[in-house]
Amino acid sequence: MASFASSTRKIYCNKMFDHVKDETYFGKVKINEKTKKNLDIKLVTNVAASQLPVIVPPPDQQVIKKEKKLAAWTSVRQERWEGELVVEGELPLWLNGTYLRNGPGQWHVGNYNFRHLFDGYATLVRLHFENGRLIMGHRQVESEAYKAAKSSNKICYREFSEVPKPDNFLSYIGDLAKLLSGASLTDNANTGVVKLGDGRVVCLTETIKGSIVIDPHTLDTLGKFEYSDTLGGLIHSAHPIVTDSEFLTLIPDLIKPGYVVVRMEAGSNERKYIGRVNCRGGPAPGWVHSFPVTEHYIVVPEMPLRYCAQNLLKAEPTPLYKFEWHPNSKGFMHVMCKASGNIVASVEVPLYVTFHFINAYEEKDEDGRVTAVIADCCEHSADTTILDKLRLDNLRSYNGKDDVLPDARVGRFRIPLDGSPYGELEAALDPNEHGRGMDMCSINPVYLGKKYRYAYACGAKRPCNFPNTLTKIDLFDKKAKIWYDEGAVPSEPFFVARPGATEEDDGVVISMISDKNGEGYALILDGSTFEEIARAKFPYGLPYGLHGCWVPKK
Ligand SMILES: CC(=O)/C=C/C=C(C)/C=C/C1=C(C)CCCC1(C)C
Ligand SMILES: CC(/C=C/C=O)=C\C=C\C=O
Ligand SMILES: [Fe+2]
Repeated sequence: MASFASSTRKIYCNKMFDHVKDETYFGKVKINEKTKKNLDIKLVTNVAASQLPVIVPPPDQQVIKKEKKLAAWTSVRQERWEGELVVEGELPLWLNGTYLRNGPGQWHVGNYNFRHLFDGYATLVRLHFENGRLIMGHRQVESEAYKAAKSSNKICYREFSEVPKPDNFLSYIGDLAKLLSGASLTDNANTGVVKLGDGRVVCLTETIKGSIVIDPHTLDTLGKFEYSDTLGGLIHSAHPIVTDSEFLTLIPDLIKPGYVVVRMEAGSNERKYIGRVNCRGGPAPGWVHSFPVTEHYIVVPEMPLRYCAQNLLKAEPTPLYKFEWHPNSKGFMHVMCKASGNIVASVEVPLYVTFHFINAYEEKDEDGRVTAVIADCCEHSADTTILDKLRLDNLRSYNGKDDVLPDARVGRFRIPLDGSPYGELEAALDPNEHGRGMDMCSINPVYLGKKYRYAYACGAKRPCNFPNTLTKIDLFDKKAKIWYDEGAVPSEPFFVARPGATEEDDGVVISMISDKNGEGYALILDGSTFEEIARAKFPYGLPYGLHGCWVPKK
């Protein structure tokens, strides 16, 4: 394999990576400072992984120790790495571009360990595909929260479940004021990454200030994405709907419970008001981690798992973190016309719990009139315990035997547009098809808002404590195809369509796998057969990541 034009770069390690201590990883080889001086090493990346120099330190200095433990729930071992991977199998030559994946990847500050999966500082991973070759890189997102933690060795902002410890009572009062203004909220953009219509790439989380522009080639943090409007708000959906022409999102209103629906045109930083939904139940809006759209409508979910102002103020995590379960407040689905902002349906639905909507579309009668909106999600059986299952203690202590993952399904809402007060929620296929596990979904983006047949997601092969399969769901035939590697944890299967494809599943599915030996690899499945077509081993296992995006080659 020919090597890339070689260039010398620095790879940084710092004190936060205290499990690395004075050891530094160079490509495949881990060496310590003393050895580095003795051998006068220059760090060269961008060479084929197979051609990386193998430097064997003297026996007394050998520090290579293989951890035979899943890397998914362990902090990333260094700040950054970049290099070419050896590909087993064949990458399609049409697959030219970059898959970026974001997620929490560092769960400690100094000796303090975070408790929840969602707390970790953002780690970006990049898989760059070019003419059958694959370059991998990872790097920490340089948010204010991450930089402050790094320089002061303590948590300085409010994360998903972690709160900075006040030094004294006076600073506690000051902290409350900072919470109300949003100053103490994190900007740790660890949930996802999106490519805007104008080409800018933005890492996101649920706090509005946690919108951070990055360079998809170098993974450099370029700066804050500043919304130039006066709409305000402190939090928004972690999953905006992003197309080549627009960015749609929901801003929950915790004061007058409801949601403001906004649109930002590609090329602009200004969100514009589309409309507002007032909540029908409960003291606060339901958590809107994501929401779906159809061609003409925006669907606003009002989940009985609601934000909770009191929990926001608490220093210690509550069982449901910043949320509360209000079954008596019921669950609702609202449908807003995208063009006018008018609400065309607002129905009560059975109780539900979801992080991720998969897609939605308009159901029509024989005359082409829209009679209902169908909205699909990864639904956790109206059971909030999934949040607790994502505590790091639970994830790390799994014995491989107990079957403790709560049941989940493809929850299909039918929201009638004829003024009926109720909507339906049922499983779109028998959940046993995918082992009653269902989350981290993607679709062919061409089918966004349209009637679609295929969804890709993580499912379960039981017993398990976390989704451990990749599954291709056929919503027409109500069947699932499964990929499984015993003891491994795969991340979100991300569908990339073949340019020029006419079939919905003509493309590839990309995922990153943490295997039971502590190692990791990129996996590429054929979208149609769901069979493996290639894999490429990482230099070491990476932490579990959440959501990604595709940046095609220009
Ligand atoms: C990683 C993921 O999926 C979710 C992350 C959620 C975060 C960081 C939520 C943060 C919040 C605060 C810091 C205070 C306000 C409430 C809330 C949006 C939950
Ligand atoms: C990883 C996850 C749920 C898995 C359970 O089935 C949810 C992630 C939510 C945030 O993006
Ligand atoms: Fe998410």
